[in-house]
Amino acid sequence: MTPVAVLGAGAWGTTFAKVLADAGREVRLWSREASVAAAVNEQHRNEQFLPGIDLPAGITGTTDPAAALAGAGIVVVAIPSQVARGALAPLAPLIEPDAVVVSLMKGVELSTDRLMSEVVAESLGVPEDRIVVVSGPNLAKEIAVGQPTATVVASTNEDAARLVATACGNSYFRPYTNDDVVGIELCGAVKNVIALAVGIAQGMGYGWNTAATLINRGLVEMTRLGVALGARAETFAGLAGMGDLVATCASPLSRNHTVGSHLGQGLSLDEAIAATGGTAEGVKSSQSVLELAAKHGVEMPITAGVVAVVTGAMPVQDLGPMLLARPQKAEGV
Ligand SMILES: NC(=O)c1ccc[n+]([C@@H]2O[C@H](COP(=O)([O-])OP(=O)(O)OC[C@H]3O[C@@H](n4cnc5c(N)ncnc54)[C@H](O)[C@@H]3O)[C@@H](O)[C@H]2O)c1
Ligand SMILES: O=P(O)(O)OC[C@H](O)CO
Repeated sequence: MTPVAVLGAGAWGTTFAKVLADAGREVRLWSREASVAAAVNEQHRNEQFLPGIDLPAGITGTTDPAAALAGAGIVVVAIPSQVARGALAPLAPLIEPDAVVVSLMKGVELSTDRLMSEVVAESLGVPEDRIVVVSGPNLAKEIAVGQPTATVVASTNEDAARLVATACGNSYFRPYTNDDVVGIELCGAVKNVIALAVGIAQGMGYGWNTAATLINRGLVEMTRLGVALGARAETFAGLAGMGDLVATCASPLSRNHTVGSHLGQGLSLDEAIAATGGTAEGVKSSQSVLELAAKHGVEMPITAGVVAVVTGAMPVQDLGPMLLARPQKAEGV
């Protein structure tokens, strides 16, 4: 078995490295922070991004991308979506010619509206049939302590999806394969936007009826966008869609939910992001999701409301009244 390279040693990159190591793989974890790489090697810890977790000895930290990527048959990318293109492009010559590249990222690139599989393919020069995406109800802090969960491993190439599913499946992490890459990626990106909306509502003091309404109508709008982009409607009812909506919209561990909650309590966006820490992808991806929707003539009122709030175009108190003032209609996609 070849080693696996994980690019990005944040909360999820480090946790996924642990998942792979616990599945029996040798893992090289590339970090841009020398202190993180040293701590992984010397203390088997990453206190900066994943505090309190002991990492398996099978994970080696490095700041040298060539050392991470040499001989790696699987390359996993866990870098925030908006900086992924710039971070990956210089690494293109270092990727092994037959390596499968896995995106763990849940966002849509601003200004291009590209999905992360497209960003990875373009920046690394890797063809679509060697790209895999992983998305599901996967809160890093729960998985890092071995709590059971499932995920979806998606690729247009079934062999590539199986390769990655075999590499990461272990006693607490169960992968299901899928060939609907666009659908799985949209699930991951849009659920973060809906989690912001639910966080806002809960920060304002609203209860579970409001949350359930936003989660369900969020599912409707993410499905509507997905179908317009060629995804299958049933994908959105699966683990990466409904499953991850539940995890992200209900758990205080979600950074997107937490940022929303701070906004609902009256913090400014900068204050909310600073108080949360880590990467809340929905803040920026809400804008690219809305642009994608506009290009395809798809109505996404919750996303539009979140964009209005995070761009400062609408006070947070107006989000609920705006959504409820919309004309009545029949239920359905
Ligand atoms: N944390 C989770 O529970 C979780 C679960 C599933 C998916 N994701 C997704 O995984 C991705 C990464 O999230 P995370 O939780 O690991 O974020 P994080 O904020 O914990 O860590 C981000 C990592 O990216 C690195 N980074 C930032 N800018 C960089 C740059 N320009 N070049 C190279 N490296 C850079 C940081 O050093 C850090 O290692 C996001 O798209 C997120 O939506 C996160
Ligand atoms: O912390 P969040 O909001 O980025 O969510 C983490 C994962 O995506 C949940 O599946």
